[in-house]
Amino acid sequence: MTNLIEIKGVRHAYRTKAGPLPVLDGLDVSVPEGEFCAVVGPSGCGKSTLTRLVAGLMMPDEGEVWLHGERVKSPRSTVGMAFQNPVMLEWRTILENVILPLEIVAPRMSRAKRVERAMALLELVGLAGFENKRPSQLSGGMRQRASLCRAIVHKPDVLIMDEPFGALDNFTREDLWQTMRDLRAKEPFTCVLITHDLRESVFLGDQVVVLSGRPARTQHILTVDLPADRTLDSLYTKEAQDMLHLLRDQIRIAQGRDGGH
Ligand SMILES: Nc1ncnc2c1ncn2[C@@H]1O[C@H](COP(=O)(O)OP(=O)(O)OP(=O)(O)O)[C@@H](O)[C@H]1O
Repeated sequence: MTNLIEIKGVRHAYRTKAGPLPVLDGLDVSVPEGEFCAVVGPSGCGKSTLTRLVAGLMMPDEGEVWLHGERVKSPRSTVGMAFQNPVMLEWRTILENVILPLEIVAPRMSRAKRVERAMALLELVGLAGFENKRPSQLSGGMRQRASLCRAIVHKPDVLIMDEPFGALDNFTREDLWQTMRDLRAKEPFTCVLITHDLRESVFLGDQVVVLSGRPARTQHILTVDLPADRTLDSLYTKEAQDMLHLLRDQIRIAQGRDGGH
């Protein structure tokens, strides 16, 4: 399998008034095409910085980022992004919000084709019938579903999600995990998910990358050996519980505490 994302030996420091702030210090991550990579690590270790590098929004001081066999040197329209607080345009309907990336990336696509594509996605995430509502008329979970559709409507090479479910209550969050699972089965995409939720990383990830404390390096990579059609119950199996324990220990180590319980 070819790697869609290849991050090799990346080092980066932000220039601040107080001097350089080293944030990444030897980051190596490979994500094969179609895989879901969850990234966890202590708060402030550099996870969002990693997403900016993959999206081409900034260049690392050292090392390389490759996307689809091309060195990333500028912002990419082939990257879809979803964040904790989806920014939806209130003066547009949900349908018009989802269509927006197509207007920018595929200006020659007909209006009918855009609507067809957006409606198919809205249906997949359970929002059929809400396409003519305004963002404020939807719940937080529904807005996040719409934001997911918007992030993949133009079939990006990679979907980057930075804490997309962080602001939702537990039940809504678990619903969204299942939506993501079903969406991936019908509409495969490569994904990098930044999360603080270890259960989320195991439910959704094919691999979980644990970053060390700042400056972050790749501390541990866990291959999630659970079936693709995993259910919430899968999280209560011994395999999943063992993985969660291992990740918990790795986070303790990353936080500078020992791995004991
Ligand atoms: N543009 C910037 N200039 C200077 N420092 C920055 C900049 N962006 C981020 N930082 C700092 O770099 C460090 C890493 O930030 P980043 O947002 O990548 O971490 P994170 O792991 O995503 O954090 P969190 O888990 O809290 O969301 C933090 O200390 C942050 O304050």
